[in-house]
Amino acid sequence: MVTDANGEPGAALAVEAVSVSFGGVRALSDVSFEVPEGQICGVIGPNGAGKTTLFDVVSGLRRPDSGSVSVAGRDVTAVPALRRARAGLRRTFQRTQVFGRLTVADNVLAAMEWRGGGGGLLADLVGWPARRGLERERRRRVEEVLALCGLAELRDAYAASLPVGRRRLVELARALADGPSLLLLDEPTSGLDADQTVRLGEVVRSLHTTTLLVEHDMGFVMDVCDRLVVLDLGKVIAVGTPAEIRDDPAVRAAYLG
Ligand SMILES: Nc1ncnc2c1ncn2[C@@H]1O[C@H](COP(=O)(O)OP(=O)(O)OP(=O)(O)O)[C@@H](O)[C@H]1O
Repeated sequence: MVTDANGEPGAALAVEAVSVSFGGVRALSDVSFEVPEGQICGVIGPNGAGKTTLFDVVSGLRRPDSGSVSVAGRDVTAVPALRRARAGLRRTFQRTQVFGRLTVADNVLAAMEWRGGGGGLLADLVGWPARRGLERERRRRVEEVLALCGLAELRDAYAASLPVGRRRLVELARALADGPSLLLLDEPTSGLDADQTVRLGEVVRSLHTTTLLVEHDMGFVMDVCDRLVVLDLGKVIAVGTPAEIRDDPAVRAAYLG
């Protein structure tokens, strides 16, 4: 649990005064917001508002020109993407990235970091009890994640044989395998039909994991998110609950032009 100086739940993610320019284009301008632990925060805005750039900054794919990103109170601005992943940050992509030739269960297993059990190759060969215990624990976690994502019955299906909605759930299951502290979902409903979108929303809500998501589907965003950050031309023009954002005149103006 992340706590602040008063022992209250603190921000699992804090973005502070982040700016990014591409030549003359200010993609992000002094962007600040926080996501409290366990909340789902949606980033919305018209095309070109800076959503992807913000996602890249939070996941560590892009260093901001100025400003900072903190995860669980730790400044990670200079920490590269791979090490942020080790610190518990997981990202899914607009185009699903699963291993088509692996089963659903093996996709999740492959996403788990192998922490070893000591003993190297010899231990692998003779199957030391500690090593077998770790393996059992990993298999148990795979089944837990599959159940969470409604994929238990598809555990032995090859990922390539699944429709896009299921593949997206497999990608989510992969992101959850190691119990992430912060989940980043990039357009999670892209390619899904209405039923699949509802199902995905239910799964995301049931996780109780701090989540930042970029999404164009307003119905999904309004149903699933606890709070929203609205970007327009690289600036935060509103932050609030879905109900507050729906009634915000600046947001209406940005969307309606
Ligand atoms: N690599 C780049 N080089 C130059 N300009 C860029 C680059 N990436 C983004 N931009 C510009 O920065 C601004 C923000 O782009 P970004 O892709 O972050 O917006 P977005 O909100 O994700 O848009 P969309 O909803 O269309 O995906 C845009 O004006 C875009 O043209």
